[in-house]
Amino acid sequence: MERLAPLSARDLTIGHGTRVLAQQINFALQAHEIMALLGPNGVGKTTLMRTLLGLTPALAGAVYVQGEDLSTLPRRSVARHLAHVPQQLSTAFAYSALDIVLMGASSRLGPFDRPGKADIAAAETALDRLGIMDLAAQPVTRLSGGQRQLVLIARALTQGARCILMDEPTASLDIANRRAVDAAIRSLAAQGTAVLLSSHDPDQAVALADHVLLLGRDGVIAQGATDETLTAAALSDLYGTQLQTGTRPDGNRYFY
Ligand SMILES: Nc1ncnc2c1ncn2[C@@H]1O[C@H](COP(=O)(O)OP(=O)(O)OP(=O)(O)O)[C@@H](O)[C@H]1O
Repeated sequence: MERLAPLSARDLTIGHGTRVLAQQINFALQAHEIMALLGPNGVGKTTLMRTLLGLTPALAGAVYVQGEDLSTLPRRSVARHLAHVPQQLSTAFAYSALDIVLMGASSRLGPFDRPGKADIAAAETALDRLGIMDLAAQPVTRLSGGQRQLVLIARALTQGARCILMDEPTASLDIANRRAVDAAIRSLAAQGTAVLLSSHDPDQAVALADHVLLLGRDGVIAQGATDETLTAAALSDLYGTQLQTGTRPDGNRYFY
């Protein structure tokens, strides 16, 4: 059952070359679930995401995508299952925002196919959902960091993958855009997408995530249901600073 999850890891070791960052990572992310990955700077959150995407080699263990071993899957097939929102959009070319978002549709197209009307409509829907339709024709090289981030999220929405991995998706966004992205994440999960996001904001994890995975300097220090796992004690241990928790008027906990 676990292996048929949109994304799972079994005894995974992550790192670079001979440098191990974390070992024995095990989880299964199911459809409709949101899992937040938290940990101090430099512990390996991005490395874990890249390993789960097959962009950085696993040092040991395995990643399964819908029950299939990631290392045996062709790249195109990975792109049909997993969408990636990296921390930054790196392109030297002045593609329009719509062009970048349309690249999300390319995982469904053959090598010589051009995007059709339905693909353009899907891209426009994604831009609209994130409130950035007015950026469609803008060259991405002229957009702000936050605007580029929204374009990357729209690209991932257009991909229509069953699982989306987002590396600090709201880090550079203002409060209104952050809300728009949080709402898009919730509605993706409600529609069945499995979401893994990394965040430096425990309050965001409380508000969004069903599960959390806490990655510390010596690997995974805790994981499980957010309510039980994301405690002031666990976060104090994780970040090496004393944190406390309170309750917001909406009932959600927050940390300070
Ligand atoms: N391509 C690479 N080759 C070698 N080491 C790398 C490479 N990429 C990252 N590292 C190192 O691996 C460690 C983990 O980096 P990573 O970016 O995964 O951390 P992170 O938890 O995402 O950090 P942050 O919260 O600051 O974004 C760091 O020490 C980093 O310098």
